[in-house]
Amino acid sequence: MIHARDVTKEYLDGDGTRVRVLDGMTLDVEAGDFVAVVGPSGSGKSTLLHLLGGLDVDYRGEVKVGGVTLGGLKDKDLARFRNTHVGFVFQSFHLIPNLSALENVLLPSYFGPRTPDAIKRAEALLERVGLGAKKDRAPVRLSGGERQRVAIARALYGGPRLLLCDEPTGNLDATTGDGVIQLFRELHREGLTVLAVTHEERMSAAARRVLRLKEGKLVEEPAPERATLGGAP
Ligand SMILES: Nc1ncnc2c1ncn2[C@@H]1O[C@H](COP(=O)(O)OP(=O)(O)OP(=O)(O)O)[C@@H](O)[C@H]1O
Repeated sequence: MIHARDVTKEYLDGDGTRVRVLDGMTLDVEAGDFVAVVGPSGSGKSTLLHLLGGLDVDYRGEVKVGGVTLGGLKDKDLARFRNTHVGFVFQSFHLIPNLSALENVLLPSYFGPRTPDAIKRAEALLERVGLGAKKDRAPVRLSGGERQRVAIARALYGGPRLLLCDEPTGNLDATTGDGVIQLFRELHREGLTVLAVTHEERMSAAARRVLRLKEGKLVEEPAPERATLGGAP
């Protein structure tokens, strides 16, 4: 599903110095896997997600996601890739406040082909995440966990096989966060590939693999240590 080879990403900081965030990084993720990426603040986790999601193609090396090589794609092709191959889930949900849950899930249809059964599809996704009865509510009338479920339903709208998540439980209390983690586990069991950047041990304990971003490279965390956290399926 994901094959990244020898990826190097640098930013220019304010005084024109190059800061290398990813340094010859390699990553292979099988289709249907559930992977957590951990690492201290500033280690490059969001940068990595942007590269994998085709939001940033300014790097050296090769990134291939779902069979698509992202480097060198034109903006239009990158947009098509994002609409069809990946769903994004963010810490702060990124819902539009004055739209209902249903309208938020339907948002991607405004940027792509809108099929006649778009509403039915959005309703089914809201049912899937346990919010069928609350589809007409505005985000302000939903709890944090419910907002994140709406965001997950929206991320699934285009039928992606890969979910890229940036601290998806970072704004949720432990109980609500556990419910969202459970939803990710179910989606993974249903065949979706999930890659989540996280600071939360509960989230990484739920993943099948944990990779640590260290000095610009990804290092596999040994499984036995994680087994003691009690979660990996
Ligand atoms: N657009 C940019 N221009 C310059 N430097 C940047 C830019 N974006 C990120 N950086 C720098 O790159 C490094 C990695 O940032 P990134 O956001 O990927 O880290 P992170 O691991 O996701 O951090 P956090 O856990 O705090 O979200 C940081 O030092 C950051 O300051």
